[in-house]
Amino acid sequence: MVGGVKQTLTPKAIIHQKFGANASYRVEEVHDSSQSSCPGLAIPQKGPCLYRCHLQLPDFSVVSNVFKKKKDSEQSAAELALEKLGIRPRDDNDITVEEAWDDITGRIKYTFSDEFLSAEHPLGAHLRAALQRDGDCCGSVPVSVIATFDAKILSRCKIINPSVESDPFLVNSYVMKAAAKLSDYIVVSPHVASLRRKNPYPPAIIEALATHESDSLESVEVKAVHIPYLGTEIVELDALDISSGYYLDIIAKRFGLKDGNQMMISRTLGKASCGSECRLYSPIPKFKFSDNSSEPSGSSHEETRNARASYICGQDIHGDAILASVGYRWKTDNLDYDDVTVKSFYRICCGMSPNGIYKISRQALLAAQLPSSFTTKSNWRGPLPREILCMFCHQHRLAEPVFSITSDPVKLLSDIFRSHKKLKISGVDDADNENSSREKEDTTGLGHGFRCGVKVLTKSQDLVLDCSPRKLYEKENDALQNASLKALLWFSKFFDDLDVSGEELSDTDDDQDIKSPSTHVFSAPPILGKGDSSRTTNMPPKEKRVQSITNGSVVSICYSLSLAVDPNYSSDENLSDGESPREVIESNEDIESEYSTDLIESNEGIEFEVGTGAMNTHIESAVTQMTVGEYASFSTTLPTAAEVLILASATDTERIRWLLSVRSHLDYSILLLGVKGPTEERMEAAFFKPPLSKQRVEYAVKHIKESSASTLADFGCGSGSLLDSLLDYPTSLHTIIGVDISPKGLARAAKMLHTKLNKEACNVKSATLYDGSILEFDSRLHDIDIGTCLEVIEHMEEDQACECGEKVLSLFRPKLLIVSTPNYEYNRILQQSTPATQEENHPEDKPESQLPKFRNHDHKFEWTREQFNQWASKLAERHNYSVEFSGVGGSGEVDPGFASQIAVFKREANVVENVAEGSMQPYKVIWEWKKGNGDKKD
Ligand SMILES: C[S@@+](CC[C@H](N)C(=O)[O-])C[C@H]1O[C@@H](n2cnc3c(N)ncnc32)[C@H](O)[C@@H]1O
Ligand SMILES: [Mg+2]
Repeated sequence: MVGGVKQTLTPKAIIHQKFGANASYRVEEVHDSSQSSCPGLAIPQKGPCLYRCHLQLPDFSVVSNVFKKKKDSEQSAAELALEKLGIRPRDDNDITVEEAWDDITGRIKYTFSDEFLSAEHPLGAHLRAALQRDGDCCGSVPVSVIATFDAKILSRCKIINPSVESDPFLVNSYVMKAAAKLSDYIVVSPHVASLRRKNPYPPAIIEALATHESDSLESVEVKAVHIPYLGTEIVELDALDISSGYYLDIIAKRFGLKDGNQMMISRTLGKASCGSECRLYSPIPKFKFSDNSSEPSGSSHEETRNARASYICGQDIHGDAILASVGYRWKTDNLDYDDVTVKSFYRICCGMSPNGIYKISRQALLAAQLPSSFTTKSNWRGPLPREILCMFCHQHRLAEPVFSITSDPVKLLSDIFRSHKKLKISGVDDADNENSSREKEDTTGLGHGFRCGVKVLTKSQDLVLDCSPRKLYEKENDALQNASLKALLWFSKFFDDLDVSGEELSDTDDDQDIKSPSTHVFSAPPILGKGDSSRTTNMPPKEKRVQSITNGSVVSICYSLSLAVDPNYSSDENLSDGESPREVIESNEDIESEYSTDLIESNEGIEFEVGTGAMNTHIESAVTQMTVGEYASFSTTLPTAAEVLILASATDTERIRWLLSVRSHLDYSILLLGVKGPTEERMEAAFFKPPLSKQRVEYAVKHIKESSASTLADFGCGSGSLLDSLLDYPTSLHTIIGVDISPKGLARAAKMLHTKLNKEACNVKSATLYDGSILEFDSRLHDIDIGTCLEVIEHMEEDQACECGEKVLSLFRPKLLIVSTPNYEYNRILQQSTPATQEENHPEDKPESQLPKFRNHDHKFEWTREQFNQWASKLAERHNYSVEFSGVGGSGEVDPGFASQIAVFKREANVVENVAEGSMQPYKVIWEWKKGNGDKKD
């Protein structure tokens, strides 16, 4: 299980509190050879790295166990140290309500102590500033300051009542209530919401402070943003002169209030663009003084609620609000401040939605969007879904998502199936495939893989969402990321975003996968833009061409988006009732002469995967029709949601608002820089069930089973997928050999064989893996019964492939040789975006020049049926073999034939000349196994 509910200090944090820099951690890497390698393997192996942590404290040291993650080893060491010290980490949840009240009272008392007045804590700076306040206010500290800046008080209030999370007034009222118990010491002014020390500070302390005093500020103007509570009024830029007194008093004056005691301060809203803390300031609503204010604010004051401000901070805010970045930091009395602009406000708004969290990180606000599917880790750009979901929950004050991963029961056969698949995916042939996030097809009924569910709960443990996709994934991480993405897509529908079109969400699959209580704990955010719903999205005004770039390809583009006013924007459909086209034309002409287009967003190179919805639909559909190097431009009208995004990306808010008001449109310019085709393995898996790779292996296995062969050599065995499958069936084979030039592939093959041969009873008496090229002859492989060479020749240069054929048939002279290679003619089917049957396919629709040439970037050539037949027939003839043609994937009867073409060569002569034993042995034994002896080489 990942994620948790309890908010506690970690062991490391406690150690830090106690020892600070006197605790030193040293993490060492531990290589666990027993776990990783395979005995006898002659290739140096790097096993999974584990970590052990040494923690040195002033009086003793501890050493942790080994862990997969560094940080786990550190936490474990800290935990051991705490145990030694006899400290049990105190859990906030262990504290009783009564203790919480006592803590609050104690802390308030301490805050007003002589000692604290010189504290380096930001609250200390407030206390000192309060002593400089004018008149009545001198020495009084606004309650909200204590409620906001003493994090411990806030955490204690949460114990008393968890709803303080969303209701900051409640914290204020608790602080006042606790302070009221200190009547000998503190004066509580309930109607002005401030606290003050009853007895003045000793003069000596005040004098000492003089040296502490802040530098006097010259007039300092800070930009802030005014957010009216009335949704009809726009969010505007404001300015604060923070040089003339206590900053809360200054902000209060913007609201026409007497002083800062009547101000509320929100939690921090991230660090905007400026780096310092950004918060919302708003007046304490009048009703809070008249209410019995220990009750949470109810719905009775809905009319004064500031929906936009409440939305971005997740707390109830009433009346107008100011978003500003002003405050004290540790160790200084100087104010820390930064400008906050309207753009910052919209950026914060954007960052509230799953789509926004994703986009913000990409700086591609309008162009990129949260993809609607997670295919492979290597194709995914930006933070991974799980990360985004955690950020989203944090943003919305929800508990950390709780993941539960189950792996389906391991049956023998499914185990085999899985190990086979795993090897295939990570085949040396294409390293990219390691991250393939293919769903596990369950057609075999074997049902093995990982399933992940995720629950999102509120901090008070109410269920918001229970998402438990039924799909199985081969990898745990894929299951996790897919579940996270599904949850994010569900949340997305609450946001007026450009992302996720409705279709994906109404998918019946998802309906069954996702449960959410009917009384939604999660509701739609307020309308942030103007909300003119008559603006709809138009398709790029271009004739529709056929998609030439396949789903799964990763394209890289350079683009720019501009806001422009179209002088011909008078087509009647775009006019609302009562407006005359003429007026519009006139006003547009005006604009034309004065203004050019405004660049909103541009990117010199951005990559995305086609078919996952990672880019806004206009860009994606245009790009998939382009060829590399081609430039395209088109315009679209503005979807409503785009307004917020545009305001979040453009600096000149006023001008942008004006442009938006005069029916502007978006101009897109796109240059297609490059395309990387989807990987062969993914393509094959998408089109064929079982995947083509599995069909090839099955084809060979069938032939081998039917023969009465006792020796087999797999030329170019890679990770050993064929040898692996062979061991699942009883065969007459007693000697199996694998040859390859890739150490990575051979090492994988060795591990697989090691596990399998030592586990299962089979006829095999000896297994050997050689590091060697099949372009070289090794006499130990002479006159074997069967040779296989699956998907190997196309990885050599064409002339080498011919040479290889000659070598194998003339020197190795197997009785039977099975060779498979891609059928080039079939590529146009594979390269379509969606699988189709051969009959339905109309490849002539496509400009062939735009298709990736081969199925895999490592292929040096791919042959048509004709080329393959020629090569194989001539070869067979020269060496006295017969040859038959076949294939897998699709049909041999219909054009363009099988997806993978196969030639089966049979040696005509029964007896072959002997090659002197030991005469030519260039191959290096990498790993060897003999029945009874186990793995021999060491
Ligand atoms: C696409 S993989 C096929 C692996 C395996 N036959 C299968 O079907 O899963 C191609 C393999 O051929 C190997 N190969 C390429 N040239 C070779 C050569 N000259 N001698 C031996 N192996 C070679 C590569 O290292 C790689 O493992
Ligand atoms: Mg290949």
